[in-house]
Amino acid sequence: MKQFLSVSDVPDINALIAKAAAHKAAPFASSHLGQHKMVINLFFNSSLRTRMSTEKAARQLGADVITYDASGGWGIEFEDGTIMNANTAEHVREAAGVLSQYCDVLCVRSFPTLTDKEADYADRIMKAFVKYASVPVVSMESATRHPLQSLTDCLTISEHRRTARPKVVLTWAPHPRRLPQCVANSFAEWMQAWGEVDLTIANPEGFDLAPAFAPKSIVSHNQAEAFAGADFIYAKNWSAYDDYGATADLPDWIIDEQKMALTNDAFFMHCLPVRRNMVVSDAVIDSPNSLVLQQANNRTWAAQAVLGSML
Ligand SMILES: NCCC[C@H](NC(=O)CCC(=O)O)C(=O)O
Ligand SMILES: NC(=O)OP(=O)(O)O
Repeated sequence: MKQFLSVSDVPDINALIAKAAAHKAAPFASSHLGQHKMVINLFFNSSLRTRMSTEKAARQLGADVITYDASGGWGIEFEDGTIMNANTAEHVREAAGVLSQYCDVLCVRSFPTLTDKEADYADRIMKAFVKYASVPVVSMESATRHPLQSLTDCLTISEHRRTARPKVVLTWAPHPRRLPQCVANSFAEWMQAWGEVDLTIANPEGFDLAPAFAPKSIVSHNQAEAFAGADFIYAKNWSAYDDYGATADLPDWIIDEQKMALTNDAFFMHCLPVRRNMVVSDAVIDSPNSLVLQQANNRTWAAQAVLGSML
């Protein structure tokens, strides 16, 4: 793989899931792949899991790793032809070119603005790094997608499914802040491309994801109806795509025991971080059916599969 920005960069999803599972079974078996290689992780936004699991993955492959908090560094300019007389000190052409001198794989996290829909959905920042870097680029969550999380979620579902083709429900949940659509977009995109689950997306009116990620045929505006018979409940808040970045105060969309009782004894999933008793009740996230820590664990093996394919 030359880049890992979306599911379309993956030639064979099951082969990549199998690779992640193999790293999980034998974490150090591929420690030759990264020998004398450098991975740089560039963060424009906060992270706990992505930062730790990607560093751990690089080290277990035998690579060295530098993590850079770009929010505290020189302001980077992404516009071409602009007179740089304001707050940005260097252009992405130089920044990406320079970082490529120091590493063999460049991993980047850059969240959306949630105000400029066109720029966000063009994935301008991630695409600029791909364009101007001379090494492979891995998305650690861009303005539109979070593919390392989705690969992790495929692995986690494949480990826990009780039927060959489980019913998976991606459900919108309440949140006090407006959040990116990335995790939901990516999850929807991977589940459909994987083709091994029946996906339903439950969200309030006005919160449909972009049509490219969520065809109307799989979207329900009735959460209770969607939960019936579900094997996996994947909760996430996202702000609106249509009225771009809008939020809604809908506490009734919380995932609680009453709603989980409508399912087929479903597993509960969330990428974390999660707001307890806002998105999900304590009883559900603390129940034996909660997979949130297994998901966090699987982030390492997913990252190892992706980095290992590039080193
Ligand atoms: N990396 C996984 C989720 C990251 C981000 N969540 C957040 O920003 C939550 C922050 C908060 O709860 O305040 C998102 O939704 O895309
Ligand atoms: N799930 C996830 O990406 O977590 P972080 O934002 O903490 O990296």
